[in-house]
Amino acid sequence: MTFIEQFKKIMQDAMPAFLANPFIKDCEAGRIDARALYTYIYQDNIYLDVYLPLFSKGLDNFGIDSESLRQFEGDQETEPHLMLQKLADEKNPAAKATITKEWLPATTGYLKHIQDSQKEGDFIFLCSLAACPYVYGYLTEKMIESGQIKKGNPFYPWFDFYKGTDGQLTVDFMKVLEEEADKVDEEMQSRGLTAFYQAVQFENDFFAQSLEKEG
Ligand SMILES: Cc1ncc(C[n+]2csc(CCO)c2C)c(N)n1
Repeated sequence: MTFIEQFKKIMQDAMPAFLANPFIKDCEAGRIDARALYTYIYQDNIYLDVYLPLFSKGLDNFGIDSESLRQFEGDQETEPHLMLQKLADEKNPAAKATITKEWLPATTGYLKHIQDSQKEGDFIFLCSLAACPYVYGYLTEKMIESGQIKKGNPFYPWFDFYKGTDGQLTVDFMKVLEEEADKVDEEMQSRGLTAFYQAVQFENDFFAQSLEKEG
């Protein structure tokens, strides 16, 4: 298996956990939990404020220059957030006032994981950054392909926005990962896969935490 095939395998193995995630199950059922959506958007803005500059740095380390990257940095995911916000606004705008303004555990944990990976070196750092585009591209593509998310589902536009691991950014990213994996030893490759695996788990926890009520 190539290095990237091993990424794919990790994601395939994680799919049942994503599909059992209450946030994803709500999407599948077309159920709109306004508070969960406002919480997700709020936490995602915190996450992106830290993630996007790191992402940019991680790609710069390997000379990956991508137009879609600059676009992502520019708009901070405004479009998909607006899609979810519209659903929440239509359902129950009052829920917005009830969300927590704290940094939730998966937000903090995920960002710490990426920062710790950065300290381990450029290759491990890149592997930890890869889950963000890969998980969203893969999960949304598979759920549309399988009919779990159909046209007419209120979340369809959000899934459609992200679907595909074949976008230029992800393609460039994976190509560099494959090339760099060839230059490091087996131990480093295995640490890279672990860093990716852990980031994938954080992606799942990140969705789930939006529905968890405050302690
Ligand atoms: C927790 C979390 N994970 C992934 C994304 C999706 N996303 C954010 S930036 C980007 C492109 C570069 O990776 C993508 C696909 C998100 N919004 N929030």
